[in-house]
Amino acid sequence: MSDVSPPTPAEAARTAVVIPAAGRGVRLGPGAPKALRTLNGVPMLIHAVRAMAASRAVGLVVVVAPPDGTAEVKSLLDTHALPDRTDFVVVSGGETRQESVRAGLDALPPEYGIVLVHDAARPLVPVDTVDAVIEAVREGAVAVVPALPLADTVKEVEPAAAPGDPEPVLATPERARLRAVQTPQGFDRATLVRAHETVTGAVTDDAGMVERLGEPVVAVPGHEEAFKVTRPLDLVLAEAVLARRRLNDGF
Ligand SMILES: Nc1ccn([C@@H]2O[C@H](COP(=O)(O)OP(=O)(O)OP(=O)(O)O)[C@@H](O)[C@H]2O)c(=O)n1
Ligand SMILES: C[C@](O)(CO)[C@H](O)COP(=O)(O)O
Repeated sequence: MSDVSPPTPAEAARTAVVIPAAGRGVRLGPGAPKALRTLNGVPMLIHAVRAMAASRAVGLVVVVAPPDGTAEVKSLLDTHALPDRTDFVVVSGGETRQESVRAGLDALPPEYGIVLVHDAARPLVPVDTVDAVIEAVREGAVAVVPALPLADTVKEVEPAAAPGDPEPVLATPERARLRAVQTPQGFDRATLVRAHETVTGAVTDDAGMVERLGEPVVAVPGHEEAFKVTRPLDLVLAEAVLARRRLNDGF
């Protein structure tokens, strides 16, 4: 993974996307792996792949599949309509999101200087958000996150020893300075690879790993429809968003 030579200027502007899709979706409840569950009859992963391939800047999408699901994912990509200009690769994922992203990075050919990492679990992100992240990296940022202000007040607590026990509140961070961070997160490829090679311990997003290197991360406006399908109610919201899009598109 460390054998990435400096990109030419043309390569530096080429964009690949890694889509970690190897999670089980435990919080969603029993069923198929989350990325393979359907929204409006189409697997969540295909929605996510289409959302990324909708950007004309994206030349390659690397899908990181559940280890027991790579054949199924390849067949899904073969049987659903996707843009011709984009190449697709499927690799097998790991135990954690970090391991899965790393597997995706390992599969990238050398000619891509910009890498996005996008959760399969965020199937409805609009292309304008994808393009805004790519544009910010093209303009020189080493790491970019789409982010939204919070609607709720956030408390820092002492986590309960047993579920349901009261949790002492330790602090109330100033809400105006907080953001909920989404994907796709965009990176200078060499910086993201270095982060994945050197940062140890659990970090919940890729930009957090780049922060640990001491490199700057910037936030651009995210989008409400880029929400993460995590719990059953999120499926209801996702179906409603798709129904509204169908209505707006007139079919
Ligand atoms: N070992 C893992 C774990 C997660 N992911 C991916 O990382 C994204 C964000 O993870 P999350 O929403 O937490 O998905 P799950 O891990 O599937 O959810 P849960 O924690 O409820 O099991 C998802 O697209 C998921 O498929 C992955 O590729 N490999
Ligand atoms: C990467 C992420 O989607 C940014 O909000 C989030 O951190 C993933 O968290 P998860 O617990 O793995 O779903």
